[in-house]
Amino acid sequence: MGMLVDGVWSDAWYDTKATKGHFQRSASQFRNWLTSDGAPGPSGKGGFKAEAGRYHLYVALACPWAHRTLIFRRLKQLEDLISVSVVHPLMLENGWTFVKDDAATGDDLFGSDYLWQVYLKADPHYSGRVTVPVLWDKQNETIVSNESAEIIRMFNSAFNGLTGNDADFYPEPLRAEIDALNDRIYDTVNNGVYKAGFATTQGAYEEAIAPLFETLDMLEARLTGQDFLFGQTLTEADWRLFTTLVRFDAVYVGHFKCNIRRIADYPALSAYLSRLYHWQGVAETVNLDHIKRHYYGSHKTINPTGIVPVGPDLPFLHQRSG
Ligand SMILES: N[C@@H](CCC(=O)N[C@@H](CS)C(=O)NCC(=O)O)C(=O)O
Repeated sequence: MGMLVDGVWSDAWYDTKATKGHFQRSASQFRNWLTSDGAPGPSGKGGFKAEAGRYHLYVALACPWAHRTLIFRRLKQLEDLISVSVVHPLMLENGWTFVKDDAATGDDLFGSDYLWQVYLKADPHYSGRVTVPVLWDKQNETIVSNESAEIIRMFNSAFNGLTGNDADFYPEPLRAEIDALNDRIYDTVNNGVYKAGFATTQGAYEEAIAPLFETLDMLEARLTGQDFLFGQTLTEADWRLFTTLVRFDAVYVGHFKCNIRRIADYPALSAYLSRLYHWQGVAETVNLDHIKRHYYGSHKTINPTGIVPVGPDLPFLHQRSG
């Protein structure tokens, strides 16, 4: 774990001293948008037109944020248009690396050793965290975006003209409600598990746990009697929640101490998780081996031995929910 400071890599764990034990996620810095015609999007510069073969995704199969982008790449049939490199699951003193391993591909574009080298190609003076996912533009040799919430919105529509796939996971009439629900789920669940897991004081940990389980309880009630967060309409809000739920019992319950209840203890959330996991093409984007090895093996301040638990047996792997 480390970060770049003015283009120089330095190995440093998250500094929680200044924030009294609270983990604070820093904002992503590359915020351009890929659009159907190359027009500028809501932020950043224009010039990133959706074209087959032009863009490359760097992901970790362990990472819930990168996982969103892989799901959208699959659901929107972008696999032949956007190539992918997968980092090694262990993120230690060099950050994400391109050591090749089972399902870790190496850097197919540049043969780099470390992900920070890719960041430096885009900005030799970059200062900040070196995170996945990264959407790379092979033509301009730069990073289009390293913000997963925005990459999935680009994938949702920018390539429709090329693929003919017009499935819409961010439908206009629901946008305000999707945004509002996303905000709560992001703060208390997606990022909530990290706030609990990376807290370095009892108080900061407990502050994250209460709202996390309040939201899970709310979601359990909401999903009782309906298939998706917005009734019968499958939206990006479901996929954003899914990538946290699919990791929850395997890593967040134990490693991040989010153990008031497991997802397996919530009947509606369990059925929902199973429904999404068995959605066509989605199970292939889930790699529980990388997920478990990453969390238990990379965070030495939390799990110094790096031992990866063998269990649990996860019901959604076996049960298919209607
Ligand atoms: N806001 C970013 C967050 C991405 C993120 O934090 N990814 C983690 C992996 S799960 C990462 O690469 N962390 C490396 C670090 O913080 O040094 C997004 O959603 O795209």
